[in-house]
Amino acid sequence: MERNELYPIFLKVHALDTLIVGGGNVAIEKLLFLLKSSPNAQVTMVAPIFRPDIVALSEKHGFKIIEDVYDAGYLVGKHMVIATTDDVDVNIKVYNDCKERNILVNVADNPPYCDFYMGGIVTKGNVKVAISTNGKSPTTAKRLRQFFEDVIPEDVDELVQNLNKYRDTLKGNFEDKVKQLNEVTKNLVSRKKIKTQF
Ligand SMILES: C[C@@]1(CC(=O)O)c2cc3[nH]c(cc4nc(cc5[nH]c(cc(n2)[C@H]1CCC(=O)O)[C@@](C)(CC(=O)O)[C@@H]5CCC(=O)O)C(CC(=O)O)=C4CCC(=O)O)c(CCC(=O)O)c3CC(=O)O
Ligand SMILES: NC(=O)C1=CN([C@@H]2O[C@H](COP(=O)(O)OP(=O)(O)OC[C@H]3O[C@@H](n4cnc5c(N)ncnc54)[C@H](O)[C@@H]3O)[C@@H](O)[C@H]2O)C=CC1
Repeated sequence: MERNELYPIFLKVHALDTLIVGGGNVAIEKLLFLLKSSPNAQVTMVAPIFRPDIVALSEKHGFKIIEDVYDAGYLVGKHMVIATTDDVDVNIKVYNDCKERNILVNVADNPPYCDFYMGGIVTKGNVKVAISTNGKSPTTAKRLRQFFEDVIPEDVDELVQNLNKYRDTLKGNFEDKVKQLNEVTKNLVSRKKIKTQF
């Protein structure tokens, strides 16, 4: 079997500055998935022409859109960049400019030019599951997202909240706490389905 060697992390995108280059179909797709998961994401967009729905979203969510062609000056202060223009050379320039500045970059339609991929995302309260197919089949990522949205119980967040409270009541050293938490949760996972109640 081929391996997926990507390392998933969960970014606090409300505390990081993200630039989206381009304002068309791909830009709105990436923007919507970002905002769906992280409504307070700090986003700036730059493009000469924006889809009207992007303009409306920028007003609703309060992010900045800049009507201009891409220039490396727009990278100042950015931690992460997503390039979505319909000009391959512009996207590759964005990639190279970011590499020079150690900024994480994703060229949405060009996997070799991605430091990271956007994943399929399932969110149930505090629980979040991210899915990647190593860039091989975004459609599979979407289908798996739908599958996990269905099988992960809605009340999984109650479990998290209860265990969080229980965790705060535990005394003793780290090892004792781990033991007690493992003991109380040992029956939660059966082979067939995820349980949310003790
Ligand atoms: C590499 C990656 C880079 C990145 O964008 O980060 C990438 C690249 C490309 N996407 C393409 C197409 C499509 N993308 C989707 C959907 C999603 N794409 C997403 C992620 C990623 N897409 C990253 C890899 C993720 C991984 O590792 O699996 C998801 C998961 C998350 C998100 O977009 O935020 C989101 C589903 C979210 C959800 O529903 O939950 C659909 C399906 C649909 O829309 O129904 C199609 C059409 C069908 C098809 O082609 O499969 C093409 C082909 C372009 C062409 O043909 O020219 C490329 C370029 C290429 O592969 O070369
Ligand atoms: N639409 C889709 O679902 C898919 C698109 N693609 C590819 O992704 C790329 C983008 O597609 P779309 O979003 O549909 O294109 P689009 O035409 O809707 O959007 C392109 C955007 O890039 C902007 N742009 C052009 N030059 C720029 C520059 N120098 N600086 C900043 N912004 C600039 C334009 O103003 C526009 O907002 C294309 O190469 C397309 O072939 C690939 C797969 C699916």
